[in-house]
Amino acid sequence: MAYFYPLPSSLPNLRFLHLKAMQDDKVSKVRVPHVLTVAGSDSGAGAGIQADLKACAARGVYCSTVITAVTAQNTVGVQGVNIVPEDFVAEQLRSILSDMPPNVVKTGMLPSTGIVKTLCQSLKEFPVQALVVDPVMVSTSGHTLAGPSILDSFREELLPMADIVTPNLKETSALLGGVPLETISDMRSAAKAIHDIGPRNVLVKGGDLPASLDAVDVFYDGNDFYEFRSSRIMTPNTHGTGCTLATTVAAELAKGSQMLSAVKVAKRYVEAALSYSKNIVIGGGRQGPMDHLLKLKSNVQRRPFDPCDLFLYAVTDSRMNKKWGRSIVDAVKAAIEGGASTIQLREKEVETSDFLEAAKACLKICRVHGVPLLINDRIDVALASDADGVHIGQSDMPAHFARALLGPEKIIGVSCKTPEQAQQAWIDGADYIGSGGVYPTNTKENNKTIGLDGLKTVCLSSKLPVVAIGGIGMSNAQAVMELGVPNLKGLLLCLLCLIGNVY
Ligand SMILES: Cc1ncc(COP(=O)(O)OP(=O)(O)O)c(N)n1
Ligand SMILES: Cc1nc(C(=O)O)sc1CCOP(=O)(O)O
Ligand SMILES: [Mg+2]
Repeated sequence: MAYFYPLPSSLPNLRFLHLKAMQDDKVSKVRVPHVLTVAGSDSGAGAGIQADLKACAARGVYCSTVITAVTAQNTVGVQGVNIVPEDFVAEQLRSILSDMPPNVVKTGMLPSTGIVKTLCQSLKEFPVQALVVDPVMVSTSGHTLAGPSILDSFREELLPMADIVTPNLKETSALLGGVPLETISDMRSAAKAIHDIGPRNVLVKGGDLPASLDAVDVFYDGNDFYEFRSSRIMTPNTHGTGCTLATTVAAELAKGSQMLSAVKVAKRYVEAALSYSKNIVIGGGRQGPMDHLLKLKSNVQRRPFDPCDLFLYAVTDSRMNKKWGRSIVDAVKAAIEGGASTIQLREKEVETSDFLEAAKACLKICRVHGVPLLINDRIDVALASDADGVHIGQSDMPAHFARALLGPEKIIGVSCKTPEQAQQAWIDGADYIGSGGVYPTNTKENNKTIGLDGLKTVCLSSKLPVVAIGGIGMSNAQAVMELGVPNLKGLLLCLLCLIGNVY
């Protein structure tokens, strides 16, 4: 069984590196990522300005608002729309843009051509880092929120300024003069045609695609297409998903993410919120709102995946557990005392029922200390124990199936030795990569050593955070961290093996 030395004595270099990284990060003022939403108010608070405020709050981003219309609506539908006069929209824009410049502007309901023109004028005067356009036209209950007269100003003025536009199928069809959209291939052609109008990126949302079982969105960046698939969550509480998706993309961009990762994170957040709110009951109508602030619920105890958790990643080892006569639980306690920031249970030889019991016991300890607990290989054990996620290799279950089974909130790590594997891990919805063996190891048979060069190549080929693995100990930890690639976030230590092999 695994035995972990407390870190201060056994791994002083790692402590030093950690402290140094914290000092380097020290800043005297905190920059607050800020999204300005230019949209309509929804009295039912499922969509519009109210959804945008909640989505930004949930994502940790400041949100200011310019209100373009006040709607009377609820879970039954839209009872009335009152458009804010164009010059007062201009005044709200000036108030915000001149004094508290946002990183990103996101647009929702823009109910008149005059308002679209006013907005474009303001953005020329006060440029922002990114513009996210959700071309809202019709409410899900079928009420027109911006009529066809708006289309020319969208095409001629707003879309050419946009960094991303996120139409649903009806909006996509309207923007392209009524083309029918029935297949994913139609969505790809439409994304390309909208891209030709001028926005840098297009996300065509396929939630309404009739024949498909999964929800598929098509993303096009002018060069490549990406398909985002998610299983359909059966719930009437879908009001506001479009606003929330676009606002979350804006929030992630405001935090500094690249466009593709922002879209990916936004999709996962909406999926998680939908899944948490599938059974809530608000109102008597057909379509209820979703619960954006799911993270505040008491039953959601795990904090979201933070790449910094990879810093000191400790793995248990079943052979060593046997040799040292200590339980997995004791090993995990010692690892946490020693400073481990993630624990992986890698128990290749225990019975399933023993593995599950150990996972449940370790999870209690990990939760108390706020340390994520991951299960190696065994998605069944991760699900049954409600662990925080899994680590899977190239010969384990493919990561996209693991994601489908575990849902959007769990952590998934994938072992990658090549840029191609790293690319696939990203597409499949992984949260991090384990890359190695950096050095030769005795812990895994027939394992190819990729060296520091191989590790660097994998890191540079991916947007995902990476933890280095394989033969890492006191003597070489510093050399690995000094590779100097920003997404190399930590080291994996199989400490007992090091005791046997190195110390
Ligand atoms: C963080 C991390 N990286 C890589 C591995 C190895 O996983 P895999 O390739 O599936 O090999 P096994 O560990 O299952 O033998 C890992 N466990 N953790
Ligand atoms: C489990 C495992 N996977 C590897 C990979 O290269 O994917 S290396 C490895 C062994 C890690 O243990 P140690 O730190 O004792 O070498
Ligand atoms: Mg495995």
